[in-house]
Amino acid sequence: MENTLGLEIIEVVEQAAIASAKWMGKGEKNIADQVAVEAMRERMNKIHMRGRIVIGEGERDDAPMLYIGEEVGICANPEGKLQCSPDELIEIDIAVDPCEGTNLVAYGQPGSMAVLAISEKGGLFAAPDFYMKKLAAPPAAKGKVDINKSATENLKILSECLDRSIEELVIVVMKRERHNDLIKEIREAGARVQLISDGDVGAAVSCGFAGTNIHALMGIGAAPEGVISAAAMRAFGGHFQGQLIYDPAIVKTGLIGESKEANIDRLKSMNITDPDKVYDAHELASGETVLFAACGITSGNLMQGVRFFHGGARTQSLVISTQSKTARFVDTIHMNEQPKVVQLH
Ligand SMILES: O=C(COP(=O)(O)O)[C@@H](O)[C@H](O)[C@H](O)[C@H](O)COP(=O)(O)O
Ligand SMILES: [Mn+2]
Ligand SMILES: [Mn+2]
Repeated sequence: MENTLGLEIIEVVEQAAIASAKWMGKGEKNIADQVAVEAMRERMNKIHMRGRIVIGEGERDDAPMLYIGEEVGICANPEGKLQCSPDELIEIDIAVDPCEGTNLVAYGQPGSMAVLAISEKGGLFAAPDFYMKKLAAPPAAKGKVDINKSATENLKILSECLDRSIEELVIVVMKRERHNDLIKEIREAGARVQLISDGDVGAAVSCGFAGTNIHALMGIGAAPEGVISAAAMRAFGGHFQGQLIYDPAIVKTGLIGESKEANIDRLKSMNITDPDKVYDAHELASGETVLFAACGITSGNLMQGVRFFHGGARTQSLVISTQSKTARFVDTIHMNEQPKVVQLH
C-alpha cells in the first residue's frame, strides 16, 4: 500500500472525529455514532482504493452503512465510478469503529476516538460481533506475558520485564460485573487498577507507549475492537493476545445471542473451528502491511480531542504503520473559513 493511502486515511479518521465531536456532551450516543459513520464513509469514498469493510457497524441487514462486506472507495461513489475501473485499484480490507466510545462522546468523557485499521485483502481477522478476552502489554513484555497465565503470574512477569515493582503497575480493566474476580486478583497481587467504562482500544494502544502510566489491559471487551487493537500493537511491536468469548453466561450482557451452542455453530459457519483458540497480534492482523489510524474525539491518554475555533477545528491523530515502521502523531488545523487567529500550539 502506498504511503499516500496512509495520508488519505488520516483524513478519514479526522473527518469522522470532527463530525462526532460536534455531538460531544449532548447525551445522544447514537447520533454521535451515526454522524461519524457518515463522515468516515463519505471521505473513504473519495480514495482511489478498492476497500471492503471486514469489521464495521454490523451485518448488512442491521447497519445502513459501513456494514460488513460493504465496498468502499472511489468506485463506490457514483461520480467516482467514471474516473476509474476497479481492477486498477489496490484491494484492501478495512476494520472500522467510526466512534469508539460512543458513551464517552455522549457524556463528554475522555478517551473516545475515530479509529480504523487497514491491510491488504485477507490481512485482518474478520471477528464476529462477539466478545474477546484480551491481554495487551508493552513491547518489553511481548511474548513473555501470556493470556493463558493468571493475572498474578502476568503481573510478576510484567514487573520483571518493565523493571518496575508490582505496586507501580497500573492495569486497565473495563468496569463490568464479569471482571469482579479479575479486579480483586490484580489488587491482591499489589498492582493498581484503572477502571474504564468504555474504550478499550485506547487502553490497549496506550500499553504500547511508555509515559501513559498504563502497563497492561486485561479482561473481556468486544472482539471487533480487539482486532483493531491488535493491528496497532502488531504495527508497534507491542504484546496483544485475544481469545473469543462466545458464552453469553460469561459476559452477562445479553448481547451475543441465546446460547453458547448456537454461537459455536455460528463460528463454525465462519470456518472458526476452534472457538477457544488464542490469537496473537500477527494472527488477528496477519497482513504484510498493516496500518492503524485513530483521531481523538475527546482528549485521552494518546491524543487531544477535537478543538473547535472560529472558522475551523484542530485534530490530533495517531497513525502506526508496518510499512513505514512509524508511529506518527498528526496535528492538523482544519480551516473551513479564513480564521481570524491560527494558534501555533
Ligand atoms: O467500550 C467500547 C465501546 O465501543 P462502542 O460501542 O464503539 O462505543 C469498546 O471499546 C469495548 O471494546 C466494547 O464495546 C465493550 O467492552 C463491550 O462491553 P459491554 O459494554 O459490556 O458490552
Ligand atoms: Mn467500539
Ligand atoms: Mn463504535
